Amino acid sequence: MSDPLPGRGGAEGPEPRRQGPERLRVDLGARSYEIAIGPGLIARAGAEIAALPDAPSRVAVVTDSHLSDLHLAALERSLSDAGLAFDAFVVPAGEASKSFGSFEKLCEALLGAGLERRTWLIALGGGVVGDLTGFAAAVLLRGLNFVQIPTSLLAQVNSSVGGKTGINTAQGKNLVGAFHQPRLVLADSTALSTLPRRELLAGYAEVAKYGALGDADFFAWLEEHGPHVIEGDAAAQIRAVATSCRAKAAIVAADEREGGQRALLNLGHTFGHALEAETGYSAALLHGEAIAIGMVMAFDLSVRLGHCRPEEADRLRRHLAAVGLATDLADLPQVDWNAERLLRHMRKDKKVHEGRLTFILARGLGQAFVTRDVPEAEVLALLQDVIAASALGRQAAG
Ligand SMILES: NC(=O)c1ccc[n+]([C@@H]2O[C@H](COP(=O)([O-])OP(=O)(O)OC[C@H]3O[C@@H](n4cnc5c(N)ncnc54)[C@H](O)[C@@H]3O)[C@@H](O)[C@H]2O)c1
Ligand SMILES: O=C(O)C(=O)C[C@@H](O)[C@H](O)[C@H](O)COP(=O)(O)O
Ligand SMILES: [Zn+2]
Repeated sequence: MSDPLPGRGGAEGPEPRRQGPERLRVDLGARSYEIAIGPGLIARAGAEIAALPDAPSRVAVVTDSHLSDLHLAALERSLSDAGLAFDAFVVPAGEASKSFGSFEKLCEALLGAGLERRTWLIALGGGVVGDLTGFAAAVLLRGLNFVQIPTSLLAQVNSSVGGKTGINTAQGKNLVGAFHQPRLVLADSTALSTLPRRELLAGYAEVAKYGALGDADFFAWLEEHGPHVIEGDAAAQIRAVATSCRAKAAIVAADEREGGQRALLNLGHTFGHALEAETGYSAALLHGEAIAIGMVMAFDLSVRLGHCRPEEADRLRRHLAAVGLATDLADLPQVDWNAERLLRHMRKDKKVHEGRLTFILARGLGQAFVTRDVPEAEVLALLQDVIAASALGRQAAG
């Protein structure tokens, strides 16, 4: 990842005067691309796409049933204004659309509409639409260009960048997919104004992740300004999105296919994906909500293994709770948690290596590391203790 383009501000120092969107670059050689962050980008998307060197004359927009009522019309207007022909495809909102069934329907619909190799796909939506559309782009006609227009906080700070695409299976989360980079990412900050608060909070968990895994100064900034991000302060949101994207782009540029350090971005995910599997990828537990709890578990495990001071884990838990995120299983609607079952889900994780689980642990806030040196008995003990504590918490609450 290069420095911000000349004249654009970073996360540090005084706020830059904003003349246009903040522009970052993901440096991946011939597959490099730009991330633009700022207001009004959906309304300018047509012009942004048309300005790319090998711009298409036709695009297919994929969105979900919430976004189709909120932001699709503005995108369609901008495509028309830029002279781009388009079709639109709407999938049901929610994690269930990251499934074989939805993927098949989407591919059939796209092919049925006369997709060609020169057609670009556009993902307008959250991480679900982005992951699903990106995967379709990776495999349809053996590979199409696609553009990410992320509309949830989670998608703007994370899923739209880095090229991980895919769907869930009965065996686990994101188990079928491909690395396929977008050609452009347009993160329109005004879109966040229609995002429900619960979704904003879930996305915030992935913002805090960047501080927790590698940037203690950003974490400290979030402790002060996180509430502004949640309350909808546009400047705070843009800064949080830009800092997150810069961190992710740097990691992806160094290790695109997760041979090593990219796994840091999985902080909280070994636990979190197991929690999502156990709740059936349903609205009972959103991805970001699972990751908030998963990060706390990863820090608690780090403390138990002697890597991290308890004060650091407490600080993470306090901050997530302060913005309104659940940090413990006891905070969730009742689920019949079972430690062995959670461990079985974790054994399906893509990071499993020669039968050993991989964890992202931490020496403190901003100091995460990747390790396979974690006895399963310790993980099981942690899960059993967390589940017992959540049962006690529930009893005490009556
Ligand atoms: N590819 C990656 O690197 C990566 C990274 C993180 C997460 N993910 C995946 O992303 C998914 C979660 O993404 P998500 O949290 O965006 O979920 P999502 O796509 O389901 O979006 C959340 C909800 O918010 C709605 N929504 C989105 N933008 C809106 C807006 N501007 N206004 C009103 N409503 C809006 C959606 O319709 C949906 O109901 C998970 O499947 C997760 O595994 C992928
Ligand atoms: O981009 C990455 O790399 C990440 O790990 C980002 C995660 O936040 C994201 O949830 C990702 O989809 C998880 O990937 P997986 O390989 O664990 O399925
Ligand atoms: Zn994630």
